Amino acid sequence: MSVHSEIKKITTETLRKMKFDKEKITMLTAYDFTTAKMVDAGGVDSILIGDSAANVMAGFETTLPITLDQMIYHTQCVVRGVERALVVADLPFGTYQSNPEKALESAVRMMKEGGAHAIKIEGGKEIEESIRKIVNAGIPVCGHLGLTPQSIYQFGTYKVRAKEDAEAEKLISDCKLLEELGCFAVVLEKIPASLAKKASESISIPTIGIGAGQDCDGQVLVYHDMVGMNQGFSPKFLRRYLDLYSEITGAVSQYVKDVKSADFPNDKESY
Ligand SMILES: Nc1nc(=O)c2c([nH]1)NC[C@@H]1CN(c3ccc(C(=O)N[C@@H](CCC(=O)O)C(=O)O)cc3)CN21
Ligand SMILES: CC(C)C(=O)C(=O)O
Ligand SMILES: [Mg+2]
Repeated sequence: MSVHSEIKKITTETLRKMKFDKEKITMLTAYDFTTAKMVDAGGVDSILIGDSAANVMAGFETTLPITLDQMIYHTQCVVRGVERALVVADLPFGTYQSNPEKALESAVRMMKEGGAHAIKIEGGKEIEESIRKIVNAGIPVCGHLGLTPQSIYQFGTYKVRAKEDAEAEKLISDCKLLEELGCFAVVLEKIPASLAKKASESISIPTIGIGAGQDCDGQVLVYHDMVGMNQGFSPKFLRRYLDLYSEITGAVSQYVKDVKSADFPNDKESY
């Protein structure tokens, strides 16, 4: 990329300024080169290589099985397709919890081998030392609070989190802690809109919501969900912008018909 490039790249500072200027931040996931190119061309501010790749790429029930090597591979593919957006990669389950040295090692691998611009990890107080170590190494960290899917076996359900006072208070204090630790943003997943509003007003780093109402500083969705490729998944927070499942299965069945009937290829499509 030349220094004279026309494209203005988004940085963590850009996101901070957007919150200050009350300009909403947009984030979508991508896991591959071709999708990342389209999502970047569509103008999102940030692209997340989510560990939701475990679900939508690999077909697992939860995000737990995906490995750091697999997340690094997805990140490498995405980075090659992105010119403008800030590229954030999830550290997967088991690569940062409990051991700050291991957390730093995982984050360094994601930056160095994956080519991410920043990493995201789930949790607050419990992973304080891991966050401190990663931030101190010069790596931008995005927090993730509320419904943290890597803890699904502790939660037992994907229902809204922090409806009760104790969990709501912990979420606000975790938000403040993440800001103090130097995180550049925090994802808030499936919590009451009123709590997300309070959290967003309590900190100066941007909040990026999914199922957390309109008062977050930004929004994130899983690409496959918002383009309607993930047919069975219809949580209340999801808005579908396309029905690609029908479009693609329709195109495939038309192709099957055309080949079976010897309509494809025709003379113009032959040499
Ligand atoms: N494709 C996909 N989209 C996502 O948004 C996503 C992932 N995968 N994987 C990681 C996490 C998990 N998330 C989830 C997972 C399940 C629900 C869900 O099923 N919610 C339902 C029912 C919850 C219940 O009552 O048990 C809902 O109606 O909101 C929501 C978010 C968000 N993330
Ligand atoms: C849903 C978003 C925030 C995420 O963490 C993921 O896609 O893995
Ligand atoms: Mg994730």
